[in-house]
Amino acid sequence: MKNIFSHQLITLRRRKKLSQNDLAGKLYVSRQSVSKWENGETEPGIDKLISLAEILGVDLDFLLLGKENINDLIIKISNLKKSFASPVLNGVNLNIYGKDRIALLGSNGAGKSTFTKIIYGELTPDSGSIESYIDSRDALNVMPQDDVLMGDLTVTEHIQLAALIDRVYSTGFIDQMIRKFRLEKQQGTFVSKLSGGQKRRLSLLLALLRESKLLILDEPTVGMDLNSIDFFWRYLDHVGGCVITVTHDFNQIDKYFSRILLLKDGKIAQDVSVDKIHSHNQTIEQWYRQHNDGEGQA
Ligand SMILES: Nc1ncnc2c1ncn2[C@@H]1O[C@H](COP(=O)(O)OP(=O)(O)OP(=O)(O)O)[C@@H](O)[C@H]1O
Repeated sequence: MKNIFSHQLITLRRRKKLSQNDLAGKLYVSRQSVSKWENGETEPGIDKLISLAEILGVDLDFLLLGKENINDLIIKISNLKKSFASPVLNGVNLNIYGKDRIALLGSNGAGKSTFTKIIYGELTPDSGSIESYIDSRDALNVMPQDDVLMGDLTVTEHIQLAALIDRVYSTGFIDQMIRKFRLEKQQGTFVSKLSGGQKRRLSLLLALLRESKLLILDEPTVGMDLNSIDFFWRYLDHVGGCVITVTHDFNQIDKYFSRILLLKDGKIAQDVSVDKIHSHNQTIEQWYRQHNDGEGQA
């Protein structure tokens, strides 16, 4: 157990961007204690292990053994097929776990949006199955590729309406979200008059009003300015549950994801942890170019 735990601790601490000192402070122990755990010299007691799992946002099994807890399986996808004029998905198999941070990559037209739309129920597959172990009505939040917004409401009215539907309405909370997403100046503006990037920020805000077990984001940063993109990825880091993001934003994905899926030729051609890519001294962009030789040809 010791080696796996030490490795997990170092990996998960770095992923959370915590120094040994930061972690020690949160656990009320000395930095030397954390260092000894990471060197495999000593092990924390059970109370500290439980706190560690909480701080690092993982199950105890995952912290100790490096394995996803099968009880944490939220979606099992088997042999999924979908064709339009020609086949798009041609037998996709995938297990999705509650703590996954997935970047779904692939060329234009590879079928990423089709795949996510099937997961959140906007499209039906031709064949195959999706077993969901979460109550998708309450546990699923989606930010689709195209903003689905009501142009004749003001920003505030839109957020109020969505908050009522999501049963999270409170004026304090709505004000706070408007501030966080830097839409104060646009509060009274009709949604149809917002810029593309402002619409994207509003869509993201709406997708994050309530907590979810699964958050699906389809090219969320397209059209955002650099400040908004930075804000977006930082915010995402604090969102709980599983996140699946379709993105081409290679500047950021090294930091925020744990698992990379490559959709190619209608299948999940690659399913690999970010740590594994980094352990080969590759960035995700380099890895992607190596494995997706059809990139740019679609
Ligand atoms: N409703 C539809 N009717 C017909 N064809 C469709 C439909 N939706 C998608 N397609 C086709 O399915 C293929 C996959 O499209 P999809 O949008 O899933 O790809 P994608 O990987 O998300 O692409 P991008 O990176 O460009 O957003 C494309 O060839 C597209 O034209």
